[in-house]
Amino acid sequence: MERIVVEGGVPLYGTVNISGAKNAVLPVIAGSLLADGFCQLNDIPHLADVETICEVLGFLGVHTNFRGHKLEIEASDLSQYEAPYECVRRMRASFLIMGPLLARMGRARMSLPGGCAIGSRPIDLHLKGFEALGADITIGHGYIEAKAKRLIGDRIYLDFPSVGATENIMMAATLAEGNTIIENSAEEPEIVDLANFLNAMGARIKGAGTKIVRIDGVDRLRGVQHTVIPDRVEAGSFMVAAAATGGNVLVNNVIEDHLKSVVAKLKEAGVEVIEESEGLRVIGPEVITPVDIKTLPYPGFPTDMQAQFMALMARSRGTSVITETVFENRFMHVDELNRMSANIKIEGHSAVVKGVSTLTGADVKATDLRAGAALVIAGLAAEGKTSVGCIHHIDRGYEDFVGKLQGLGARIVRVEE
Ligand SMILES: CC(=O)N[C@H]1[C@@H](OP(=O)(O)OP(=O)(O)OC[C@H]2O[C@@H](n3ccc(=O)[nH]c3=O)[C@H](O)[C@@H]2O)O[C@H](CO)[C@@H](O)[C@@H]1O
Ligand SMILES: C=C(OP(=O)(O)O)C(=O)O
Repeated sequence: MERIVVEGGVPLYGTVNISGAKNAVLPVIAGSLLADGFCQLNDIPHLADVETICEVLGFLGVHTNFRGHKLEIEASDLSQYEAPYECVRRMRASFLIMGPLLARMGRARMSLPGGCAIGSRPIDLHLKGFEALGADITIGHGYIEAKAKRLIGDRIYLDFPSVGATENIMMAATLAEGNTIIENSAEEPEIVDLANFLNAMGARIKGAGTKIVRIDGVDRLRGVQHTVIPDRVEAGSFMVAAAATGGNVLVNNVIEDHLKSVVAKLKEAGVEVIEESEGLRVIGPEVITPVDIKTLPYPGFPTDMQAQFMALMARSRGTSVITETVFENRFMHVDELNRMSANIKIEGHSAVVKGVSTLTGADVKATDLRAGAALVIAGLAAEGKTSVGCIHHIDRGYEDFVGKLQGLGARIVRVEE
């Protein structure tokens, strides 16, 4: 087991390159199962989650070849329709293969994903969509099985704009007979990226990135090349790290439009964010102004940036209120930040953060992916040494996090426990 050890108090300086987006890559890899042919995906980050989904593809008889940042997938030989518990337990996004399998094989059997550290995370909306498309769903012994000779397009209203449900239903509907309309769909940029990939394969999807997505079913999809979008959460995490340490960092390879809410909140906190030709330059202030934050579906402030912002607010001059509306239990990092002398109290769905002048290094534990990033950021800004455990969570979603921070001058290493 490894830990990340940070010696705090060094402002970050330099340039960091942002990798392809985890949350775009995973659905795109799932979507490649729809192709009766070979796909080449570019800018694929080396993440534990990418390895996991490639393993899942292996179980299905699909051949993958990951070299450099290129991933080749040959799904012509797709032969299995079942994903075992072991895969889905390790990564919820494995469930995204359900729609493609159902559409292509007429059958899919998956383990129920269960809860995780950030909440119960049901999949009822995915299933509601598959049922509307004519799938026969049975649940038992911890597994869900869906069957349909051929899916038939329908109108589906999502009670909440779920990212995963929008993606799963959109993928299933590409090969359905007739038209599907998803109402109240999620508008995240990763959904647009997935739709662009599927449309290049021959799908007919309109409206991705808006509240209504329309899909005209086609008979088959072909393999294509696709380059995934940059990771807006990784970019946001480095921006917050630069701000928290009072540094000056150019964050390269970003789509500024995807970062509007994060940039707006950084500016409110007194952080300078300057658009440059290669990316966004972030200059941390001497004094961090407290700002209130409420997480919302895109284009609102992302829940995946909530923990990192809390680490920034922990040292602000005043009190900020951070409200989590997307996940029911995404405050596991609060106790860990308090171990570093932060002063944060949870009141219902909000965390009241009273800024302190100094955070102090401590032994802490990453409880989930973004909690882990937040603790590293707090460690970078703290006095003394912070040692972060359970860093397998961080490896799920940040490519070479430690190496990139070292490149910005941070005193940070991975060590064996
Ligand atoms: C791999 C990936 O892209 N993960 C992202 C995706 O997760 P994911 O796709 O799981 O997130 P959703 O948008 O589906 O979940 C949002 C909310 O909807 C609820 N819900 C969801 C589905 C459902 O069938 N029923 C239901 O009630 C969830 O419990 C949660 O409270 O979007 C989240 C919200 O932006 C991000 O935090 C994750 O990083
Ligand atoms: C919650 C996240 O991811 P996942 O949906 O893969 O758990 C995340 O990226 O912060």
